[in-house]
Amino acid sequence: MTHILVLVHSQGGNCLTLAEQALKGAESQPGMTAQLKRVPELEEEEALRAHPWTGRVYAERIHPLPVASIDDLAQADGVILGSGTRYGGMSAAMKSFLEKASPVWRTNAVYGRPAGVMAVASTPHGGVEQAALGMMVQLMHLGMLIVPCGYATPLLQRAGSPYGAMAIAGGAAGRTLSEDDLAVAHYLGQRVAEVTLQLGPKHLPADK
Ligand SMILES: Cc1cc2nc3c(=O)[nH]c(=O)nc-3n(C[C@H](O)[C@H](O)[C@H](O)COP(=O)(O)O)c2cc1C
Repeated sequence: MTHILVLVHSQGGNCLTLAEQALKGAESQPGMTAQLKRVPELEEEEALRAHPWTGRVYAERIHPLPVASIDDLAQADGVILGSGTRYGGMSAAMKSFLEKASPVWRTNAVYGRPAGVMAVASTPHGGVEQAALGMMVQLMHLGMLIVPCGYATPLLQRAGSPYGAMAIAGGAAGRTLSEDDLAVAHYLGQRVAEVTLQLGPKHLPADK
């Protein structure tokens, strides 16, 4: 079976909700398996659980997720990354995970494989695009082929972004994800799965 890794860093659950939809979208394609994992946390467990806004969500929904290893990334046929926006970029936890993936870079383990990105910010111009584009750049260093959302479906006129599944939610304003936001994430999962299946099994280039 072909396999997609949905890899998320979420503290308040918004990116996780998008990731759950992307997972369903990927799994909707016959012949595709998918798994949702979180990147290792950089913050202290105790501090994450004690956070006044996000502690409960972290304890109930995020901590129970399996933690991804670099090997999970190496073995994936396709990848979908999701991160909350932190000071106008992806989270340090996501970036740290990707930086530790140098064995994947060295061995070309995901070279030429499809990847999509998701990001959530709490404010409309707070850097959600930069978070998504930053993840894309790192994926390109691994040789991955970016699968964007584009505008092939009218859904993208109402939510998301041509770059990927992006949304505004959380933070002090307490915005929640819309049904359209969820549908875009589902669509992205489906698209990454379709392209991954079209490419067929992995074929690793012998040399970089
Ligand atoms: C340390 C930190 C930095 C943040 N920086 C930004 C930011 O630059 N722009 C923004 O719009 N939101 C920012 N946020 C808000 C989050 O992006 C927002 O709450 C989002 O919903 C987080 O996704 P999550 O619920 O999956 O963790 C920040 C949150 C934290 C904790």
